[in-house]
Formats: sequence, C-alpha cells, structure tokens
Amino acid sequence: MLIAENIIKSYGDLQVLKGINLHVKQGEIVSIVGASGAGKSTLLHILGTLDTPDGGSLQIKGQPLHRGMNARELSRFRNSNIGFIFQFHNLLPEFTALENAAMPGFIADNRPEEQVRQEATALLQKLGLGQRLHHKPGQMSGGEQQRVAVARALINKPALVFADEPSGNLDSHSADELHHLFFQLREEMGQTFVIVTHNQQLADMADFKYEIEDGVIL
Ligand SMILES: Nc1ncnc2c1ncn2[C@@H]1O[C@H](COP(=O)(O)OP(=O)(O)OP(=O)(O)O)[C@@H](O)[C@H]1O
Repeated sequence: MLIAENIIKSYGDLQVLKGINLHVKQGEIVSIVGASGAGKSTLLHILGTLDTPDGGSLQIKGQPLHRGMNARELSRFRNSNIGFIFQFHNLLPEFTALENAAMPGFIADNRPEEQVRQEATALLQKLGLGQRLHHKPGQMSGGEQQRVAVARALINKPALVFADEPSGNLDSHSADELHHLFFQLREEMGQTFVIVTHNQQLADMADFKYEIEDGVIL
C-alpha cells in the first residue's frame, strides 16, 4: 500500500529526516511516535504528498509519487486516495456538519451532489452524529467536531488515511471513542491508517508502532 524508502528532509541546516524507511500494508493501522520536534509531522506530510522530500522515494498503491507528477496530478491522486485527520480539525465554521463532511466529495466531482450528500449522511450516522447533521461546528462538542473531520476524511473512500495527533485536543473519553472508531472503520471499510500520536494507548493499540529518533526509524 505504502512504500517509503530513504526519505530525507532538511529545513535549512536542520536535517530532520535522515533516511526513513517505512512499509505499510493494506488494512494495517500503524502508529508513529517520537519526541516533540523529532519530525513526525514532517514525515506524515511527505507521506501524504502535502510536502516534498529532498531525497528518497515514495509509492502509494504502486504509484510512484513526487517525481514526474505535476501539482495538479498529485492533488487529483491525493483527493481520491488519501484522507487526512488533523489535531485541529479545520472544519469550515459557516458550513454544517453535513456540508463539511461532504466537501471533498463535491470537490472530487465524480458523482452527483445528491449522492455525496447521502453518503455523508450515512457516514455521520455511522459515527453517531445523525442528530447533528445540520449543526455548525460552533454548535458541537470537540469530540463531535473531530468525528465530522473523520467523516470528511473518509467521504471519498480513501484507501489510506493519515492522522496527525487526531485525539490531541480531546478529553480522554472522547479520545478513547475516536481510537476505537479507527479500528471499527478498518474492520468495516478496510482502510489503512498511519497515525502520529503522543497518546501511548493509541500508539500501543496499532498493529505496528514506529519510533522516530535522530531522523531515523528505530
Ligand atoms: N516549515 C518549517 N521550517 C523550518 N523548520 C521546520 C518547519 N517545519 C518543521 N520544522 C522543524 O523541524 C523539526 C521537526 O518538526 P515536526 O513538526 O515534524 O516535529 P514533530 O515530531 O511532529 O513534533 P511535535 O510532536 O511537537 O508535533 C522541528 O525542529 C521543527 O521546528
């Protein structure tokens, strides 16, 4: 599903990633841990094609990425194959839960809007938000907002979901619920998850836990 080899990245004189190798198979849930500043978010952004490495290679679903693909092709690939969940969910405040969750489906523009709306409704119901479809983010709790962000990440049925501190902003009960949700979604929809987290419990629940230290995976 994902093969990253010898990924290198520097910011000025600071060499953050010094040759990262990572293989993730379809349906795996993988966690990435490491000290603050170790380069976890940098790596996740490169794996998610949001940022480019200085060196190394990345393949997702057999497709070599970064080299030889222009920004438009890359963004099309990303939109149909990859979902993102961030610590700060970045929901659009003036749109409802349903509209926020449906947005990447509207952007993909590969099926009728009404179908996207129905898919978003079904996903939000699955995530326990059937009574919150028409609420705006400001009218929902942090845990509810994060579940809307999960629905938004899944609306285009991406094979691969990247999560950066997905529960970093949640109380422990909502965090537990979210973590179990990832495993439930993997069972039901077969998604692959790569999760950066400081949450030890989540890191340990993963099929594989990788630790970044001094720019490499231990
Ligand atoms: N755009 C940038 N320009 C310059 N330096 C950067 C940039 N982004 C990250 N860095 C630096 O690269 C290093 C790795 O940052 P990164 O955000 O990947 O760490 P992290 O492991 O995710 O940390 P945390 O757990 O605190 O989120 C840090 O020293 C950071 O200051």
